[in-house]
Amino acid sequence: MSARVTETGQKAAEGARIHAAGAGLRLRGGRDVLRGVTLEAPPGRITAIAGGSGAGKTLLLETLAGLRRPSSGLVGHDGADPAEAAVPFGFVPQEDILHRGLGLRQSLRYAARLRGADGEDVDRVLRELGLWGCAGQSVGSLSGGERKRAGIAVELLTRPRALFLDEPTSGLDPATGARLMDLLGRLAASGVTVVLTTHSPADLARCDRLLFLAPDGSPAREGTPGEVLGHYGAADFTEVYTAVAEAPAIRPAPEPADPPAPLPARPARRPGPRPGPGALAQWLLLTRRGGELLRRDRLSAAIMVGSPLMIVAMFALLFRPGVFDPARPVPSSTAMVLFWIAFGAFFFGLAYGLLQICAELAVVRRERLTALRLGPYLAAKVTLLLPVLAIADALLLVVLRAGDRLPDAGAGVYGSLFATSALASAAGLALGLLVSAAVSDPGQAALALPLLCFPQVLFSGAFVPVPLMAAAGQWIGAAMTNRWAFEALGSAAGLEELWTHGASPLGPPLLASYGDSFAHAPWSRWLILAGFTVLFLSAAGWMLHRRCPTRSRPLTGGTGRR
Ligand SMILES: Nc1ncnc2c1ncn2[C@@H]1O[C@H](COP(=O)(O)OP(=O)(O)OP(=O)(O)O)[C@@H](O)[C@H]1O
Repeated sequence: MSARVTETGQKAAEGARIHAAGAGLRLRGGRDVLRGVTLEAPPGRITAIAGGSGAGKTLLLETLAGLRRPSSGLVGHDGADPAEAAVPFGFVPQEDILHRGLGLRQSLRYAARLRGADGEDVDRVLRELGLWGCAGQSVGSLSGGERKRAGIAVELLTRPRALFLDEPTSGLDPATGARLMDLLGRLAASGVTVVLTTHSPADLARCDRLLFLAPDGSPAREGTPGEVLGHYGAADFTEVYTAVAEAPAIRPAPEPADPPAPLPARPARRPGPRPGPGALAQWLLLTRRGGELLRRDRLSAAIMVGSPLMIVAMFALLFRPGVFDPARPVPSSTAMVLFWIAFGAFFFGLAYGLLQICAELAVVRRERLTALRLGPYLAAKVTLLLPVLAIADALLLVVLRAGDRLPDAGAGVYGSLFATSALASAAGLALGLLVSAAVSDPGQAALALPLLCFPQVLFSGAFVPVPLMAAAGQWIGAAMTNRWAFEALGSAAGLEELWTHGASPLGPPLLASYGDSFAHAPWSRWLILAGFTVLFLSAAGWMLHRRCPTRSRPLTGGTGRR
């Protein structure tokens, strides 16, 4: 494996010079997590950032990569601002940056196309990283060490000039960790600048340069492994960890009143990152990848398809037939049938959307650094999921009509009922995507589900008609998509007519309590539902934009939850 890395294309790599001068990072609350860090990571060498837990290693790595803008001091790539230098670099976070549900080769192919690389690049990195033998396996079935190498393989697709890795050997047994460090050593020998964080004393001994961070985020000691050991008079790096944790940090020189002078830019301009595919190509690619993920994740696909079917069956059993029959209508049941159609459509949209982004945020963050555009990304989610939802909505209407739980009406009425359901699903899906983009993990998304559903039930205007709500309730109801869907369904199904002229004496008083809820043309409610959908999708895009840095827009200070 060793020779392969150097023998193949990486030989041509000319490493970037990564530099920090007095870099500091202040979190939003005013806490300084990095203080006056000065560091030179030379090309063709491995530079390690070490220090106790919470010392700021990951934040420093992100700052050095240009993903975070330092609050003070400078970071340079080849002597220039990282955004301007546009040095092609790879960043391997601790989390997996490949979908576990896809095959390794397949996953790398999608990653390659998004990065403007091709199938030959995929074969090259599979060979270079010794992954050829498991290329057909799903990423989720790879061992810890293979998955780490797969994460590096993604980054090598575009032949980076610098590679940043956050704890690449964590969770690996010593022998596998040592092999991974050998691999990185060979990569560095081929010219690439390698910067990594680690907790492992064994890793540190294999690096060319070390920076130990003190617990307060200031530099404790920088130098070669021998120099650092010598400075502390330590026999091994475990002793250095103890000494750094106990000794007062070497305070960086006070910051000058004027910001440090910009680093001298190198005159020669090397090739920047490869351009990714355009918006349309990305949308197609991401839709295909999403479809593939769904196809391979049989259990999730079965739950996605099975749950609406179950609800359809339950609805058919819950209501008795003929409630819409003008000769013997049951007005309260007609309102309930329509409410549950609206809520079912919303609920499935919401449930489908909720796990979509948070479960793959690490992948999105990484791909955003290459070429991923948020518009095509969100559009691909909608393209994939909305048809499934629309089929479930249509099925619900067909089954309810076949069982005589909906009015005996023509295609126009059913077209309206379907359009309303589909729009209610779209709004639910968009809200689910928004929440999924805002939370940190699937657990939080699951907790949000009741929080999002209760107001949609209570303030829908079905159980407590809008005219009978308190003023505040009416305002809240206006923000609930379910209210507008319910009103559109009531209007399309002709509830006013049925309740006024149907044979039930309960119809007119019920209509009086609902006021003009069903008096408006359905299309006026469709516009509102479409407006909510666009609003939620835009907000989801904005949320992702904030959370996922790009080369030209690094996070500022300590913003941006991981
Ligand atoms: N986005 C953020 N917002 C607020 N605080 C943060 C953020 N990111 C990190 N921190 C805090 O900054 C400090 C340094 O975090 P960092 O992840 O860099 O530490 P670390 O040295 O990599 O730790 P470990 O070795 O345990 O991974 C920690 O106290 C952490 O809680």
